[in-house]
Amino acid sequence: MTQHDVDFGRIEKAVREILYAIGEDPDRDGLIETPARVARAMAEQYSGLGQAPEDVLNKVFDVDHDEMVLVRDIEVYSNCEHHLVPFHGLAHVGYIPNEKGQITGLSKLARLVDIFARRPQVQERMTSQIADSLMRVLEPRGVIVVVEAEHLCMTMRGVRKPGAKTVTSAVRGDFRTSDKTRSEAMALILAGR
Ligand SMILES: Nc1nc2c(ncn2[C@@H]2O[C@H](COP(=O)(O)OP(=O)(O)OP(=O)(O)O)[C@@H](O)[C@H]2O)c(=O)[nH]1
Ligand SMILES: [Zn+2]
Repeated sequence: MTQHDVDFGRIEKAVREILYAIGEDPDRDGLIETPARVARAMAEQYSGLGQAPEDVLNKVFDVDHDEMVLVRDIEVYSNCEHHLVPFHGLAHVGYIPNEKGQITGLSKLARLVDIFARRPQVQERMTSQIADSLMRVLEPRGVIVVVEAEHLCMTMRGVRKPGAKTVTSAVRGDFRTSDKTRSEAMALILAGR
């Protein structure tokens, strides 16, 4: 599904229904354009459904570097698939290039995070999907992905525990087999906090 495949009319109709259902008047001044706005916002928030990792990891450079590359503190905004309420936080993505020194552009790691964040998600699956797609496309010696996020479904409603952070990690290849490599990455992720 690409952004163009999002059925805006259908979202608009559904949002009108929800507004009726909660006892609002969708035709009052302040709400009249809301269904269309929500449709546009949803098309953006769920645009990752129309994208594949290969779309962004397409440019691979051969560089003489076969040691760890880590981009940390990538802002991530997603929506939990249980409530369609946002969760947001930071993603840290690292990998060790293969012996051919194949690396990707740094911004591509952040774009990859967005592809999986802009879908109805659970944090655990998002974390593994980022790691697995990087392994598949870049064929590195290893990947580490750590995501720390606050779920609004746990803070503004439900159990109401503001500040609670959920931390998930996915380690593949060398990061899984070598404690030393994993510790080095974790130290870099935590450095300066
Ligand atoms: N594992 C996991 N759980 C999540 C994630 N996002 C939200 N949840 C949880 O999904 C669960 C859904 O639980 P349910 O009991 O079906 O829904 P609920 O009655 O709204 O639950 P409460 O949030 O406890 O009020 C809750 O415990 C949420 O905290 C996520 O990314 N990963
Ligand atoms: Zn939720």
